[in-house]
Amino acid sequence: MSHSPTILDGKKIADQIKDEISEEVKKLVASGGKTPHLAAILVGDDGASQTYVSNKIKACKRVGFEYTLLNFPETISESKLMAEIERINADDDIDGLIVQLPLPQHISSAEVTERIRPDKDVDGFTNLNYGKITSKNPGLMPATPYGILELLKRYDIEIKGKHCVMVGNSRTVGAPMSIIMSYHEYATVTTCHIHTQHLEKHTQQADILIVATGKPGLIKGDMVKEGAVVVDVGITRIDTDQNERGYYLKGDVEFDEVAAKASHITPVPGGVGPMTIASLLLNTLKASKKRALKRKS
Ligand SMILES: Nc1nc(=O)c2c([nH]1)NC[C@@H]1CN(c3ccc(C(=O)N[C@@H](CCC(=O)O)C(=O)O)cc3)C=[N+]21
Ligand SMILES: [Mg+2]
Repeated sequence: MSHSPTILDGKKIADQIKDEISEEVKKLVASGGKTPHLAAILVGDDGASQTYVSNKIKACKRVGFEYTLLNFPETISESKLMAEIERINADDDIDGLIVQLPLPQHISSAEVTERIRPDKDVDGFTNLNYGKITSKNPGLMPATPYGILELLKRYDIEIKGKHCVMVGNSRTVGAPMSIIMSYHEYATVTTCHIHTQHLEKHTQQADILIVATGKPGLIKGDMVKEGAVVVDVGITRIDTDQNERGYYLKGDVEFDEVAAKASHITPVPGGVGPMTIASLLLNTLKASKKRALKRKS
């Protein structure tokens, strides 16, 4: 039986969060506080990465943050990039630093990420913040998982005791999301990945299905249980000559088929992407306030 699901409107919720942050920044600055300042490093000229970073910069403008965008050529050496990170680490005005991934082949993303000062690591990608996910006092939480959780919470979706199936096991999304859903939210979690056998047997059991594989259209209607909550993290550009841009965006979920069964579903675009950016802003605000307190003491 076909019905209309509730659309989990990430764009709308992210806009609400930005309004809240904007208010807080105004109060902060009015009371003599420091304006939060985010720095973003982009290496190369990949179109999708440029779009994501420019969306992050737009979001900073919208909430009244300061921002610094550093765009280096594809050919930058790892040591030069490391030196730039050290410089930003030491810059007392900058509260948050992100290095947009992926990086070119000749640069180690793991080592570059690890060079960021953990208290400025607003992506939550360093080993320290990653480890602190399972702490009573978490550090900066990874932006995409944190954004997904906030989206589910703002739609009052019950997580405790539910079966959450995570498809994807990346360091940036799938792995930390699985941990957060079990450790903090008390879901029963199954993590599926590239070596999982009979994927559909697992996805069909999900009360909450979160998909982050980068394989467009992987999840079909018959792989989803009636009434499931479906979160699509995938965002792939598919070439087309049907529009000006020359591409359209497709998620990891075959939207129409799955929407016919789901109780709630995120769209692509307008779902998880904007929530990732909202989380990045929340982390930057948190990092900024913490650094301000440290300066005083
Ligand atoms: N250090 C780092 N941190 C990240 O957070 C990070 C990263 N590297 N590398 C790539 C992924 C991907 N990501 C997105 C951010 C915004 C949108 C976004 O704004 N999406 C819009 C549409 C964008 C479009 O038009 O292409 C939407 O879904 O509505 C999408 C994806 C952040 N990531
Ligand atoms: Mg300043």
